[in-house]
Amino acid sequence: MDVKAAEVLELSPVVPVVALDDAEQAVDLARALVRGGIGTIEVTLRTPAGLPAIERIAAEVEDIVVGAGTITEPGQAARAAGAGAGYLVTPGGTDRLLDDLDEVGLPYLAGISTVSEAMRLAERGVSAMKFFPAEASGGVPYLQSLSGPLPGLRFCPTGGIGPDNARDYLALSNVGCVGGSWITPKRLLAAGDWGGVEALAREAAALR
Ligand SMILES: O=C(O)C(=O)C[C@H](O)[C@H](O)COP(=O)(O)O
Repeated sequence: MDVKAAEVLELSPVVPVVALDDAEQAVDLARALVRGGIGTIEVTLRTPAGLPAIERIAAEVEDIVVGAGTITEPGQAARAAGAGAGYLVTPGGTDRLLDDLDEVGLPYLAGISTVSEAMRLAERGVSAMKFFPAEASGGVPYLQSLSGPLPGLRFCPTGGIGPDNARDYLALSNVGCVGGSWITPKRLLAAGDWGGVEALAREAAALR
């Protein structure tokens, strides 16, 4: 499935973020999310299982767009694209990294946590971005403050978001989706509890 950058924000109200230890779990996990009504998953490159997990999901699971997360260095974007990622996510952006993302050509959500970082991305023609780490950087009031001076920008906040505060973010006019690891907790992954993941996905899908 092909997506454009701004469309990444529309894939799902909640983007599950996962660091997998075992790529063998990727397909079962993605299918559980789909059954729960979630149309995307961000598999981070924090673990060696990340790239092979992306490859497996892209090849074997329909109805889900798999993104590659924690892109922090030039070169990773091309490898994620080669594995079949539909979009890329970074926690922040240096000029070198952003140039690399532009070269690869996949839609991306680059992380910002200051007004100037958001403006620098906007200067590059990017209007959809990630706000990270959301809670630690000022949370809902901070994002709300950005909507006045930067009305053309939309955000996917992640970091410290869960079932208790996701709705507050999703209610903001400049928020398209929220990201977080709460839908795929380590204890459910360790137990292979796909029914548990499906239930959390269903609750998350109903948040908006
Ligand atoms: O490294 C990246 O590119 C990321 O995507 C960061 C993650 O979105 C957050 O680390 C999720 O934060 P929690 O939901 O608080 O666990």
